[in-house]
Amino acid sequence: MFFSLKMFYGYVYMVAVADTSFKPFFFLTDADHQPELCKLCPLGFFLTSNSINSTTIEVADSFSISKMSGYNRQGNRSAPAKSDSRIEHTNVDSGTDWKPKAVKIDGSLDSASCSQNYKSSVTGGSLVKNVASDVKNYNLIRISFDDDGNSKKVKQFGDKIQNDDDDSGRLNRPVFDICPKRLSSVINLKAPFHVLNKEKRNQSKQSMKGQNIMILGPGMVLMKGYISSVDQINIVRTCRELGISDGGFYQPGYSSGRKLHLQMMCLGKNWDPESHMYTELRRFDKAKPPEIPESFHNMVEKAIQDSNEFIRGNIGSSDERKVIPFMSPDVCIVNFFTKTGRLGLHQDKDESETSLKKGLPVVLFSIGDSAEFLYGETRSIDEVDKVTLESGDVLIFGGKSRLIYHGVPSIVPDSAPTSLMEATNMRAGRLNLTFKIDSLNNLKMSGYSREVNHGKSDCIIKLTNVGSRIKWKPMSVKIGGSLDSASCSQNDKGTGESLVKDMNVGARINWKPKAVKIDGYLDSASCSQYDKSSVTGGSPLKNVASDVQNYNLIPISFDDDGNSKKVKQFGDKSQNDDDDNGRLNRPVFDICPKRVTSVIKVKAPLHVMNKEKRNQYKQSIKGQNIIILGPGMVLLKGYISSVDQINIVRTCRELGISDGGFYQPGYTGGTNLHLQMMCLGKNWDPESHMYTELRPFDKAKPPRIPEKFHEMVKKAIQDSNEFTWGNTGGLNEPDVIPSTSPDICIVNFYTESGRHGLHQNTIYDIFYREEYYDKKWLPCNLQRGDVVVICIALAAGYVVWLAG
Ligand SMILES: O=C(O)CCC(=O)C(=O)O
Ligand SMILES: [Fe+2]
Repeated sequence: MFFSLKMFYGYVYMVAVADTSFKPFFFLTDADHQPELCKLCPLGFFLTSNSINSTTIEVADSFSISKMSGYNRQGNRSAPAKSDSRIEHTNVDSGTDWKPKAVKIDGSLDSASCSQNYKSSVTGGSLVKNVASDVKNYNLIRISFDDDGNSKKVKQFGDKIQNDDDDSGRLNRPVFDICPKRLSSVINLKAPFHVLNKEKRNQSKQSMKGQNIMILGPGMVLMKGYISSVDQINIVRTCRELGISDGGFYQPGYSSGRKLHLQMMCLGKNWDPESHMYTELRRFDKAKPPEIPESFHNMVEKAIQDSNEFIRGNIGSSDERKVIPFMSPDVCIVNFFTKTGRLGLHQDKDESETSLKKGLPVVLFSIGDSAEFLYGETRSIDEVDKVTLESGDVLIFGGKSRLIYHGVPSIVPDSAPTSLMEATNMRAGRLNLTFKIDSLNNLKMSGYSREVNHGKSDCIIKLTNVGSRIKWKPMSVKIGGSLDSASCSQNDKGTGESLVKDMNVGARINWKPKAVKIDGYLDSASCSQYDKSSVTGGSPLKNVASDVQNYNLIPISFDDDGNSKKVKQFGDKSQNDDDDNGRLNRPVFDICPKRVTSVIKVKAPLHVMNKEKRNQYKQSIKGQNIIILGPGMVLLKGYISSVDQINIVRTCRELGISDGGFYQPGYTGGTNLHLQMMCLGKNWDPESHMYTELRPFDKAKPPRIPEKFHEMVKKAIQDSNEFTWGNTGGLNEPDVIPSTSPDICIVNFYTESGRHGLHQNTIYDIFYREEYYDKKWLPCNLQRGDVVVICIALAAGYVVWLAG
């Protein structure tokens, strides 16, 4: 079942998913993609199939009757905010949770804006600096590889490492060059429009790098688009040079003789897939694995820190077990997957017992083509979750998730960023770097000194590793223009335990320094307080439905599409043939029907319960996952708390069985929508594509939008904007979503076979942002508790398709 709630206002349209046991897809495209269909139905949406039953929804109607009181906001595009006045702009009403402009310090206080979130704090600078550029240009020989990257064992001459008798007695290894020289006769065709558009959108996501951090489980974090384009290019170049040198890429096999469907090389230490052991030299050619480049070390350490900052920000610092232990890798396994590459479900458990026991994390860098990545608590394919790893993503699993099963069942062909492929000439496929630590005895402990801008515009904390990688200590904290040394934290990195203690480390905008001592040295000043309520809100919905009278329900059957079987009903007020308002009959659609007591509830199997547990965990870190899908389009993952979801369902159920409640709408011509619908605030009529006060077919007046819904919507728009601002540093004001108060809420109920055709919300004078269009569908799972905020002015050119 899938249940969605759509609210429309001036420019904003929101979808909240309150309950689902399937994952519908959400796609974007532009109107041109379906010109025929759009012509048929220019103002509303259309159906993609000849369904018997269907539904519809649409757009905000009138500003004049918008509920503006208590909201007191400006949603006016004509008055775009300046980046430095953004707080005033959106936050004109008092109920907002934008962070304070003024921060009181040491009792006496000043205006210090601590809310600027510099991207560099999340992403770091470009750590890899053309490391490969001065590596000698190898005298490459042509060698062919099949789809799995297997060399065709062409005999090679003229290359040192290809000689039969190289002076170290090493065996031949066919060179696998991930960036082979292109034949000059190959004409590079310009990528088609839709590819370029997609690329543009990806770049826009990339430019907000570090924005998308998802907690996938305890100790498991996915940082979307974390590695900058420049760093990706440099990583590819470095790996290419290392890969064609001694100790470089080869196609490994197991003791059974079975070959892996990838090319591999190890850095730091050699991992031998046959013996499952770490060794200093590679068994088959005695090559010594190259060192892990320093720039890789830096990136891995930064990634672990950033993920912890995020975790702490979202769960508070109370639960240390949820934090990922720090490590500095001594092993990096570099895999190259061609488009047919894959890697079976496995655990990474060949590292030392101490490393495993401490849950020291595995850090994966994905570059090039996307990969489907499976992970789960057992090897059973039914029990795994799936996530797509795209170019620039960093996945970390440590702590309680250190021993998860994981694997790569497939590569998404041609999904790599064109710019990356053009800059590096990388062959089609995916580069994956797996960092981990085997032995804790030989850590590189010296020579590090770093500066990390933890990113508040006026609260820049420089961290210096005092030589040993053990003690991190902020050297200076700049506040409101004046600056001093203030020590805010100490990290015992060496223990592999808690790292970032009480630092102002937030990747997100809502971090605010609780107290920062400025004069002189200072200890224990917590800069890390996170006002979670500003992101997540409390639970605004307080049993709104509890005092709604208990309706006297009558049983009525519905088929899979939620079509009532038109059973004649008696005994219910709104079911009478002649109700005193002359309304037509409407079969009651109860989204929470009474269970038949004879049905025995079978306990869910373990893997289902495990999955549920994991979902609950994600849910408990509500508000954690905010994803910018495009300009003016934001997805807040798991935003609605479980309690609120329950209350939304209860409220909608009560409203749905009352006057003006659920019915199965249809278009002129007799097609019905594949869902049950009711309108709150105003009625939207799918036949005329008009908003009306009364519902034409039964003259019912739509119920009011509950005040709690208004509150939640308002909060969701604010939170999405805070996030957008935090990630763009206020630079992309046009992409911020104007806030308005909805006058329409369309509530849809989808059964398992429910679906919703392609449509646009175009009643307004929407101006299209051609530059953002993309003719390619982008899948996006909506899960329970998710909220999508779409700014119609910016993103309504997209056709939105919810299907399931
Ligand atoms: O390529 C990946 O994403 C996973 C690699 C992996 O699991 C490994 O190297 O052990
Ligand atoms: Fe692995």
